Amino acid sequence: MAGTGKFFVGGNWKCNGTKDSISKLVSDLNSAKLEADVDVVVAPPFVYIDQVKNSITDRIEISAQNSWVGKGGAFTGEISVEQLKDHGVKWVILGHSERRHIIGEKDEFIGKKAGYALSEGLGVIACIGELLEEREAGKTFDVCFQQLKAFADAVPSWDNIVIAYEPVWAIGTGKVATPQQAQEVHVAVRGWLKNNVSAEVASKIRIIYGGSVNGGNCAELAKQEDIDGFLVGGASLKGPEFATIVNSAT
Ligand SMILES: O=C(COP(=O)(O)O)NO
Repeated sequence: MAGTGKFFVGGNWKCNGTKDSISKLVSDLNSAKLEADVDVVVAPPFVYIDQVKNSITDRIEISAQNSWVGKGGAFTGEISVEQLKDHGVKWVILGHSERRHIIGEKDEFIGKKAGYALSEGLGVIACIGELLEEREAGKTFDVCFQQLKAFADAVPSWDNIVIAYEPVWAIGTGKVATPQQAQEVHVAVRGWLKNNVSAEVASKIRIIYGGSVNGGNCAELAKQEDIDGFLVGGASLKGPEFATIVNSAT
């Protein structure tokens, strides 16, 4: 574990849940004992943010899974940063691979979204990661650095950013990166930040791993010097398992 800040674990609930299932999940999270030195956020679908915000322990902050690139207005279907803040949201996940490769969001657009969210006071969980074919072609670092640069070109500062390295081939597949694979990329990301932003940002920023993290593999990943936490998908829908993952990140 590097970085000088707290550790950080996010639960990305994606497009999952019902009022009843989320009520049970929140109840399980409220009764879980969570390590004090881990920042914990959960990212419900937009329509359940109020339900979660009004029922979850204040030990856990709320993240959105996306936000609009600027002020609200005639942008059908979008949710603005101002509206998220109005509902007590503190973080937003941006650049998730599902929005890059399913929705088609491009690096520059994602960077601008991050710049606007940060300028309006939200924290940003900035997602990067390569496709399997990019890894097999030896382009992992090139892809991640290109995605990092798009954030760097648009953000006002790095103070309220957590970087999530999520290899696309590990997301939702059960094929978790090995601790060595993840550590290698985290070191490269921290090195890129040192060379292109500052040594201070590189040492302080949390770089978290996502992609098939579960209660069985989190401990080995957490031992890696440059893995500062996790961004968890499927396993975050199970309260006790998510708590196990949170408590491994110390
Ligand atoms: O997309 C992910 C990871 O999902 P899984 O844990 O289900 O692989 N985090 O944002």
